[in-house]
Amino acid sequence: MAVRVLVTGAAGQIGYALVPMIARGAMLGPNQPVILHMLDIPPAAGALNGVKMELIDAAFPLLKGVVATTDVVEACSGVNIAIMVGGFPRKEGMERKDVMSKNVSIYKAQASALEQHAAPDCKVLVVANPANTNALILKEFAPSIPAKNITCLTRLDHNRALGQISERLNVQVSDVKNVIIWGNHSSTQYPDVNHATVITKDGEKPVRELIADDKWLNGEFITTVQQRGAAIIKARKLSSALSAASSACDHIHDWVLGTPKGTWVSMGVYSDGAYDIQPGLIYSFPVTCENGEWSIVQGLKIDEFSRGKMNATANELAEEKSLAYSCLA
Ligand SMILES: NC(=O)c1ccc[n+]([C@@H]2O[C@H](COP(=O)([O-])OP(=O)(O)OC[C@H]3O[C@@H](n4cnc5c(N)ncnc54)[C@H](O)[C@@H]3O)[C@@H](O)[C@H]2O)c1
Ligand SMILES: O=C(O)C[C@H](O)C(=O)O
Repeated sequence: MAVRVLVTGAAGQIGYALVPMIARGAMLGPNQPVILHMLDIPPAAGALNGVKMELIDAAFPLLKGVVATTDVVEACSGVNIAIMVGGFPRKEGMERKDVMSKNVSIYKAQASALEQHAAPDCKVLVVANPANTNALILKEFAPSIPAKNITCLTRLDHNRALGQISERLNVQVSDVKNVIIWGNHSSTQYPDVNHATVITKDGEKPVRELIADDKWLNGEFITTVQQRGAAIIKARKLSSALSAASSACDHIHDWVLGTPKGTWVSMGVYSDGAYDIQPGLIYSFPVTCENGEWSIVQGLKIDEFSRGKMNATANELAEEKSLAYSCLA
């Protein structure tokens, strides 16, 4: 049976990169038919229809239908997966929370449409910034959607961290695993390599041992990953799109189909107090996925340096939460 996948903001630049990936099977596998639901706002209706025309023209064998609409109820009806990209991107010189007032109100409004019209077990991924706080607002205004079904994208940061390690060691990115992004999809996020390894011909080796440069790992590596979104905006004059779309596919792919044995990924999920992170935030944790459910990797040793950084990004999320509520008041 076809899976119905909603992409909001589908006429935008991430949407344009993402919908063909979904239609080709990159998200749900090469044997899973899909029906795409694409939502955008009325001024973008013409462009949205153009994306629909291109999807038809591409003759994707897995694509069993396309709904292109500016009606949020029609867009949300019966969807099994919702990828929430709709909103405004930041421009050069802005922090992601600077788009807060414009974007959180969208998430409050769309929460009830999802709650009332999506399939009851719908899995939600929020991409639009500030991603963690938009996801939290969506969760709070859709109380009947189980909290475990609402997540935000930090897989892009996770993949960026893998990419930086692979470049530095000159190894295949697919041989690097188990980095962690803790916290907010913002410049306070903490990319942690303390448990990361590389598969070598002599077995799995710790990244710290192979790189043997703690100054780089505790300094430039962290700031490069934290600032990568800003670096892309500076270079492209537009925010990341192909890497964001590809990482969104990775996020849903692994959530639905599972993570490989011995490997974890980073997802922004509702905190249950794990690692002493206050409940009530959408915070990025290391997770494994099985049978369509994620679970936080437990019991990792946290040193003092990591603790400070994990708390700092949690504090920023708590501040964003109050700011979001003041924007909605
Ligand atoms: N979490 C991440 O890793 C990550 C990565 C890249 C970008 N982003 C964020 O994703 C969002 C989209 O980025 P983009 O580059 O595609 O932006 P874009 O401006 O190209 O596209 C956004 C689309 O959303 C639409 N939109 C606006 N309000 C809407 C609403 N109420 N309902 C439905 N659609 C609506 C716009 O018309 C536009 O077509 C931004 O907030 C950006 O900052 C997040
Ligand atoms: O940085 C941005 O504003 C876009 C996105 O969140 C990114 O990380 O590339």
